[in-house]
Amino acid sequence: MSGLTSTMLPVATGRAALATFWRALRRHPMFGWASIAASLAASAAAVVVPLLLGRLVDLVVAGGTTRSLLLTSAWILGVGFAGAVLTGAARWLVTEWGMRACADLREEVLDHALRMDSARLESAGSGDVASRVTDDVEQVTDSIQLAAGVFTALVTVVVTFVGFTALDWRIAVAFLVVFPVYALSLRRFVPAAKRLYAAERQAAAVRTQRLLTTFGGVRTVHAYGMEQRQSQRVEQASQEAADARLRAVRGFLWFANMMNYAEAIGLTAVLLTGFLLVRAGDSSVGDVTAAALLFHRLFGPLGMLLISFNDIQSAGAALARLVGVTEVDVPAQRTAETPTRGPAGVTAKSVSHRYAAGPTVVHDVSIEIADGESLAIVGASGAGKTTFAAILGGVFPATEGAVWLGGRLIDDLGPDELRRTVGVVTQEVHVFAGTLADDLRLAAPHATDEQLHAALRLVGAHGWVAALPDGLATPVGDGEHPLTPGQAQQLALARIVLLDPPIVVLDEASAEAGSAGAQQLELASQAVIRGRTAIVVAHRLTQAHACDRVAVMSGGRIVELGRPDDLVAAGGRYAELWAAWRR
Ligand SMILES: Nc1ncnc2c1ncn2[C@@H]1O[C@H](COP(=O)(O)OP(=O)(O)OP(=O)(O)O)[C@@H](O)[C@H]1O
Repeated sequence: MSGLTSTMLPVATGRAALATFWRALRRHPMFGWASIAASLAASAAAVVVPLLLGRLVDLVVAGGTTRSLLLTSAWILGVGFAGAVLTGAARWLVTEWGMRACADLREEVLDHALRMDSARLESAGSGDVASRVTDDVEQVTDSIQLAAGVFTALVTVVVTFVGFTALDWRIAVAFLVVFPVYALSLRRFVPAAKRLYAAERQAAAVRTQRLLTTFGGVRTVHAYGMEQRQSQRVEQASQEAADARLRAVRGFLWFANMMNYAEAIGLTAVLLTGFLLVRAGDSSVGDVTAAALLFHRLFGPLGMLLISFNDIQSAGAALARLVGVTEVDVPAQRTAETPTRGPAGVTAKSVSHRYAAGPTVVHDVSIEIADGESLAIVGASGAGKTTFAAILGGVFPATEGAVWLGGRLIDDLGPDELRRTVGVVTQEVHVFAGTLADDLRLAAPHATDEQLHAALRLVGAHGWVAALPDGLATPVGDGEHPLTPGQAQQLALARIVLLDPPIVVLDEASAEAGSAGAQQLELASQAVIRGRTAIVVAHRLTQAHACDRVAVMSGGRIVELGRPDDLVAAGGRYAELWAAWRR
């Protein structure tokens, strides 16, 4: 577990998490003020009803007139009804207030996660990120209803205490005996609960992480017969998550028990004091009845406040994990529009790369690719082609060296500008859930259907798209109309056409399909490359041969570089590959 947690995303401190949530709440001041006003009015009504009931008791004891009894009863009914309506309104307003703040926070976190450096995301593990933007968001959102209850309960407790004091300060003092019991229980419970809930959420995140890595790598798991080992690992993580949950539940049950003791002690103290006051003639039976009813009324909100500590702690842990995502540095969002076209050469100087603590896989590579030139990268598996191409495409930064795109240092380009400057098709193309048109419009949200058709035509996909049941409106992605890997590649290429960047990096865009499909894809990539600066990781040498220059990589270095025909004539490594290919 320690190995997994060491690279996980940060978790915000309680203070930072609260400050962030408070900022989100303050963005909705109207809801804030309306919530406070409605809660105050509802709590006042809740206090007035027991006071009126006490008055009714005194009237009965004193043998009041029928008219006065009926009038008081009517007041009780009226205030009770108004209190119910106001309580409903207060709950609704506070929930709405919290939900809006929560939605803002969720958007902020998602936006942050999406802008996060892909290397950072990768090292954190997709499970950690996924559990934060799903489980944790859900937990915080679910707790809003509860937090709304807590807020109204808090107001009720304060207003009721004022009512108590107005009734008889001696009964109010008697009521105070509950607080030492509450305080002692909370002092023991709060720090323990914080630890227990944080451990519970962490264990759940590790379990999600293990499940995701197992399913994500299911082919590898089958290939190496690792099913049993993986299932043991998942089982172990599940057991740890269940144990952590049980420890948290046990801690809570102890606390709930303490609350019951406090209630019993408090009610006994109020009734005993009331009895002594009535016997001494210092108070009326009605006042003591009102005090006992108030106290009884108070138990609901007070118990809710204290018992909610349990869920609030748990939601607090989730909130801290959410806010933690926003603490990771991400490139600032660029708003200024910058022209996409301009001189679009690519320069790499002394680029070296290693993954985490692994060996160096790209060694001190320098190259200049002219504006509009196409460069193919070829070489044996593991030579570093994908890594070098990804660095040129800005997918992740090199550990050493520098890359310029169109004369500008890649680190100086914001994410939007980077994506407008260079389009990358990696080996793992993804079909997003939605219609085919939605999938294409990810690259160009305002593209017309005609533009989408033109892009599909350019990459040779118009035929099969026209044959789909609903054409562009056909739902694709998980569980929808299935696409072959070759069709998914074509969609990725069409997205590049729509994005229309001056530089493209295509990593084995033609390697996914069978030979007829591969030829089709090769034509598609050639169409995409035309008129742009292109870096193509090519396994099919015909694709490499169609480029202006070829770089042969071996052991993380460029060992040959030149025009394809010149390299063939030189009789080196590329010539051997070319001869073998043509055989
Ligand atoms: N995410 C990663 N984490 C750790 N090591 C990696 C990662 N990706 C690649 N490597 C390693 O870096 C080296 C270069 O890999 P790379 O994929 O760049 O080579 P390649 O020439 O593109 O190979 P192929 O043609 O098989 O894709 C290999 O030893 C590979 O195992």
